[in-house]
Amino acid sequence: MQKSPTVAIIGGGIAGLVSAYYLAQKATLSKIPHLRILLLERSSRFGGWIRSEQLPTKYDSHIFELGARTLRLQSGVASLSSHSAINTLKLLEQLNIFDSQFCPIDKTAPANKNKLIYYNKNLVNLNDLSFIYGGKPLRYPPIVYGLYEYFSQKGRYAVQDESIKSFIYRRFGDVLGEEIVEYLLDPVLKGIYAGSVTNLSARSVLKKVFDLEQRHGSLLRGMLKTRNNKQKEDPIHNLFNDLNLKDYSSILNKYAIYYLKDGMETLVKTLVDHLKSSSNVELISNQHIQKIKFLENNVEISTRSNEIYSADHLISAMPSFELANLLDDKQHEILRSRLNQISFVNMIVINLLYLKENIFPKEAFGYLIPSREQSNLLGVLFDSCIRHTTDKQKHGSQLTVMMGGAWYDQLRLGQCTDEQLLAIVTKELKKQMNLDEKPLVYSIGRLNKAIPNYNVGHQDVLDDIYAIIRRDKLPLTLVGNSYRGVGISDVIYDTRVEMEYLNLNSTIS
Ligand SMILES: C=Cc1c2[nH]c(c1C)Cc1[nH]c(c(CCC(=O)O)c1C)Cc1[nH]c(c(C)c1CCC(=O)O)Cc1[nH]c(c(C)c1C=C)C2
Repeated sequence: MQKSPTVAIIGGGIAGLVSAYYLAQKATLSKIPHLRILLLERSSRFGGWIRSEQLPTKYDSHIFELGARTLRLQSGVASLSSHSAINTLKLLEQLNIFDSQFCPIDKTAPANKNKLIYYNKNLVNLNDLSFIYGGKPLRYPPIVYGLYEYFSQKGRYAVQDESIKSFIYRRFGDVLGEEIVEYLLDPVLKGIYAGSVTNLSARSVLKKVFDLEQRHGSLLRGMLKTRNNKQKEDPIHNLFNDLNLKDYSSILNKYAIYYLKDGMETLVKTLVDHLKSSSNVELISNQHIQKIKFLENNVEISTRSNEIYSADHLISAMPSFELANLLDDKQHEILRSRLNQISFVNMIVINLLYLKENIFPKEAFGYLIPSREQSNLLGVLFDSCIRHTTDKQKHGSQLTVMMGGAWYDQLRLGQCTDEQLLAIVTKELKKQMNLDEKPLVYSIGRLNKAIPNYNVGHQDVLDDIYAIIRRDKLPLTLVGNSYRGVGISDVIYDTRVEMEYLNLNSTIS
């Protein structure tokens, strides 16, 4: 009997699960129903950093999220394509959890409008840094920064890549640049990558903005010239017929972000249930992979428990550094070294529930702390405000403190005990929010190497990686947040694109 063609997916986080989902769909549509899809996960559970813990009823079943807690409906600084948001909505519909789980946040709600920064003992709205707060922390209205950038001839040259700090200083000069970096980009990039403006790449992180500036000599000029060109800016917008922005216009016009009623892990659990019922997908947990070998006609995956899986194609949905460790050091020396060049930061995520109601100085999404304020925290999320629709009936107030990121080692957070971390948090929350309460319950998550930082040269590293895969004809596809986007919807959409481009016929011939 002929062996079924097999695609192996390594890594059971969201990227691995949606790889299996889209691949199974594609196999059916491409009339390859006998395709075997094997998903191998190291631990006993699926979902990676997406993890939701529902507290007992005595704590009103509040939900603690370890990782992401909201999904965006609008494309933003960090997003890959405007279609990634509606692709996730479609997925929720296909999995039949849209009606029961989708909790949108109105564009006009405080949890969307009020993204704050901690500045000089105050919480200031990021949207009106130079207006409401008496001209501080930004000294001038936005038009001044815009006009300077538009007319400045200085720093108008081609750049392969540079740090975000250097990009802003080049375009806005040292004086205006310093303000924009310290009070806008430093905190905002903490709130996305937990990363530093001196390392993060302008080309990879501010992709659209950097491209516009390089093409038009000025970022504002580029924005004005292309403002009616939205669709042309998005080269892959037509790839999927089922993603029609018009179908979702009522949602997209009204809402900005959303959360899932029972937590983000609902998406993972529903995907797992769906995949378990698919005849051609096998989900195998507790498989600690030790080695990956690319042979002439197949890929061999061996595990610590001496199991050997053979596949025609491999999809790596693990972080880049983990994949690097599994490859043969002699045969794939350069590929390993490039994969290892993608850096990751450690995070500490502390969920806290307080007995007292309305502990927040202002209804908001939360606040970020510029490095200049010298805090041990990166930012604080106001979960009770974010989850207002469902949590308003619940007692108490809930927030999440984020620590670490690019500053994890410098602050020696790895050496702190839980008690020490809690003491730091209590002191900082007292200072920043005037919060003098002890939490009823808390949970401390230590997320090692959780968020990739696309540092200067990231695109060159990716180009090298893709070139090696092509040159050596490796049957390998890379998905996950290590490469092309860190948001959940971007990872899901990017994975769908990769599965669409995967040529199953050549893979299995
Ligand atoms: C303080 C640390 C962090 C906070 N959130 C994250 C970290 C590291 C993680 C994160 N936040 C965003 C993304 C992008 C993906 C996505 O939403 O799809 C990730 C991985 C989104 C985001 N959060 C904030 C901003 C300005 C953005 C970008 C939105 C856009 O692209 O339009 C603000 C923000 N993040 C945190 C806080 C406390 C905060 C604001 C006050 C926490």
